[in-house]
Amino acid sequence: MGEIQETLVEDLQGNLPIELDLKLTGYQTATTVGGKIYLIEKSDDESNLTACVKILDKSNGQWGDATVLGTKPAICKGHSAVLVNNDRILVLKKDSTPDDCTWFLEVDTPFIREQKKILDTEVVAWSKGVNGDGPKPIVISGPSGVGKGTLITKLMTEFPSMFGFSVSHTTRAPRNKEKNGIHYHFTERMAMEKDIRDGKFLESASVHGNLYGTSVEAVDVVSDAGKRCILDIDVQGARLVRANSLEAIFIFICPPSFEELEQRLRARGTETEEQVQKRLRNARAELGEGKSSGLFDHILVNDDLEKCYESLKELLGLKQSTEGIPYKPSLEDCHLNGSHSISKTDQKVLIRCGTMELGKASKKLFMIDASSLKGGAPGRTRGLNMYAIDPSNGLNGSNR
Ligand SMILES: Nc1ncnc2c1ncn2[C@@H]1O[C@H](COP(=O)(O)OP(=O)(O)OP(=O)(O)O)[C@@H](O)[C@H]1O
Ligand SMILES: Nc1nc2c(ncn2[C@@H]2O[C@H](COP(=O)(O)O)[C@@H](O)[C@H]2O)c(=O)[nH]1
Repeated sequence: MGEIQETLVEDLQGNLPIELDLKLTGYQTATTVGGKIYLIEKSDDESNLTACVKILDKSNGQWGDATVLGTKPAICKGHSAVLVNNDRILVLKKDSTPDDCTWFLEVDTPFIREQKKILDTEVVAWSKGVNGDGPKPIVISGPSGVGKGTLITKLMTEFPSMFGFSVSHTTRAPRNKEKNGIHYHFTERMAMEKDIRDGKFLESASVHGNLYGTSVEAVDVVSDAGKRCILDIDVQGARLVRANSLEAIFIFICPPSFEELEQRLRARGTETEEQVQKRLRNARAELGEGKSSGLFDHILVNDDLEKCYESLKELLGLKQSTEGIPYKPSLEDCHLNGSHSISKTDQKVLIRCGTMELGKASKKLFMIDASSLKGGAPGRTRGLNMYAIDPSNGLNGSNR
């Protein structure tokens, strides 16, 4: 396959200090990053078409084991690979649709360096590329009983096509009317702890004696539906989201008074007296941190429900005439049909795509600008600027 040879020439040229028997086939790419070569190929198991990663240490010629985090792309018809920003490999899938053509294998991003320290092993992570920035998720925090859920329900009822709820996992027991998969993914502690170790969670925390967490999948499901994601999480979770790569708007909801908070929590009638006491104790600490830590972009007091809801809509820019307009990701018509080849200049990747078959030769050119990537593993890589270019304009053909 032409595209793969081209990548190999670019990445392996003159870099091998020892004789290596890579035995590359048409479905493999090898990308050199520092002292290592990352081999990406279709899984050995024919029934499983996901990408498989092998890492070769050039100094000793040894294949190393790595923990592979994130959702792997399905690779069946081949791919190209090229290093971008010196910390991640851009993988372009052959014969793929615009929303599934660009993936990243992170090899030396801040997330990977952090995970290497935690897991004390070689780590790589997959992240799907998303064209454009997408709307920022909204993190809503505040003490138990303050009215977060009530406000979120109102927002989602009024703007059903605009917002989607990130369904958290929890080890707490379901309440009377709560449904698995809708209000929470109710789960066993051991299963959830394993998934956290496997990097499936954006954040997790022990809250009021139970484990709660936002899976990468919970947020991706909402963004993939073209909606803006709302996370209802505690202050510890908000701090963790702030610290990792998910760019979001952070809103803290306060009660008008501690007495009113206690009254709402009791009136809801969902907790035992012991649990109410625990939640109120935790509320004092959360209120202190929420108001003073600088963690939150906005603080709203939920005294009168309707007034607070109006303020929430205002800060989300929903008071204008945007009602009912769903968010549409700005995907260009970037179908990578047939074979393609790639080459790179600075942070721009040029993709030549199409067939040169006699009589029906056609070529399409696409450009990916990787200079302003945002986010990344354990979530999506956003800010990808992929666009079709007119060859007559040369490499600097303008975007839109
Ligand atoms: N502004 C308000 N005035 C009076 N009652 C309110 C107000 N907002 C919400 N409530 C009521 O307070 C109770 C707690 O609200 P809600 O369940 O939304 O809180 P929450 O912050 O989501 O709690 P948790 O963190 O425990 O999930 C509910 O019975 C709700 O109807
Ligand atoms: N850190 C996280 N906190 C979460 C998550 N989902 C919910 N929560 C918070 O837990 C408390 C209690 O919720 P309840 O449903 O048991 O009343 C509340 O403050 C939620 O905001 C999560 O995924 N991560």
